[in-house]
Amino acid sequence: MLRIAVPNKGSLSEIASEMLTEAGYSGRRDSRKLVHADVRNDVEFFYLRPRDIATYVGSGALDVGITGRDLLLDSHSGATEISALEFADSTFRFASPADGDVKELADLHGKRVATSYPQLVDDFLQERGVVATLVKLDGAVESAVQLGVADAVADVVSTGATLRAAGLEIFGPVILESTAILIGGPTQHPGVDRLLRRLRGVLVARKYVILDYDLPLDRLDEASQVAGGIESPTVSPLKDPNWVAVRVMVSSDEANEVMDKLYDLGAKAILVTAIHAARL
Ligand SMILES: Nc1ncnc2c1ncn2[C@@H]1O[C@H](COP(=O)(O)OP(=O)(O)OP(=O)(O)O)[C@@H](O)[C@H]1O
Ligand SMILES: O=P(O)(O)OC[C@H]1O[C@H](OP(=O)(O)OP(=O)(O)O)[C@H](O)[C@@H]1O
Ligand SMILES: [Mg+2]
Repeated sequence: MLRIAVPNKGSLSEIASEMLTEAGYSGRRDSRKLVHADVRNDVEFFYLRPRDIATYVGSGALDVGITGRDLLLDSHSGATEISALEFADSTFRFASPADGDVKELADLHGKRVATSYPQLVDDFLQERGVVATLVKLDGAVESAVQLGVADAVADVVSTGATLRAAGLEIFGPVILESTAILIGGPTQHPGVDRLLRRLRGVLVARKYVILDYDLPLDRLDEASQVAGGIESPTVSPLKDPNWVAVRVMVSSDEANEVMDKLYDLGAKAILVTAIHAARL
C-alpha cells in the first residue's frame, strides 16, 4: 500500500484533497480522522501538518507527500521534489518598512530578520555571506517589525496584501519561487508512478478543454495551424463531402481566442467541453 501524506490545514489542504478526489481516490469524510485507507486504490492517506510532511517522507515513514517547496527546503529532511503540482504558487521574499534603512541584501548585516522558515533563510544568507540574527516565529511574521522584535522579515508573498497592510515593502533578491509539490523519500515505492500519472491527469484536465467544430474541408490545413492538438486533430467525415467535423484539445486560457480564429476561417457549431480526467 502506498502511504501518502496530505496537508490537513492551511493553504494547501483544500486543493490537495480536491486534486486527489479528482484523481479518483476516496478521501476522509470526517475532518478529525487522521488516517484514511482507500483499499480499492491500494493507498493510505495520512493527514498531517504541512510543515511536518517532509519530515515523515524524508525519514521513510511515509512514501510520498504533498507539501510546499519552501517547506521542503526548510526541513533539511532529505526528502526530494518529484513533481510540481501547479497550485499555491508564491515567492519567498525579504521585506522591511517602506521608510526604513534596510533597502538591500547587504543592509541585513548585523540586523534581525523574523521568519517561520529559519533554515531556508539561513541557507540563503550564508551562501551570500550575510550575517544576520534570525528571529523564529510561528506565523503572522509581518507584525514582527512593528512590534520591535525584528528589523526585517522573510516570508511567503502571494498577492502582497499582507505586507502592504503591515507597512512593509519587498527588497532584495527572490529567495525562492515556491509552489505545491509532490515529494518522495529515500526509496521509491512502485505505486508512485501511478499516483503521479493520475495527478498529472488532473492538471491536464484543469488546463485543457475539448473543441469540436464543423469546417469546410478546404480550410483544414489553416485550421490545424490555429489549433494542432496534442498529436494532431481528429477529423471525421460529414454527410456533406465538402465539410468535416474536427475535434482538438486546446489550452483553456486560449480557447476563446482559438474559437474566434476558427470562426473567421469559416468554422461553424464550435463547441467547448470540459475534460474530467486524462492520461497523455
Ligand atoms: N497566501 C498564500 N498563497 C499561496 N501559497 C501560500 C500562501 N500562504 C502559504 N502558502 C504556502 O502554503 C504552504 C503551507 O503554508 P501555510 O501557511 O498553509 O501553513 P502554515 O503557516 O503552517 O499553516 P497556517 O498558516 O494555517 O498556520 C507553504 O508552502 C506556503 O508557501
Ligand atoms: O501576499 P498575501 O496574498 O497577503 O499572502 C501571504 C500571506 O499568506 C500567508 O499567511 P497565512 O495566512 O498562512 O498566515 P501565517 O503567516 O500565520 O502562516 C503568508 O505567511 C503571508 O503572511
Ligand atoms: Mg501560513
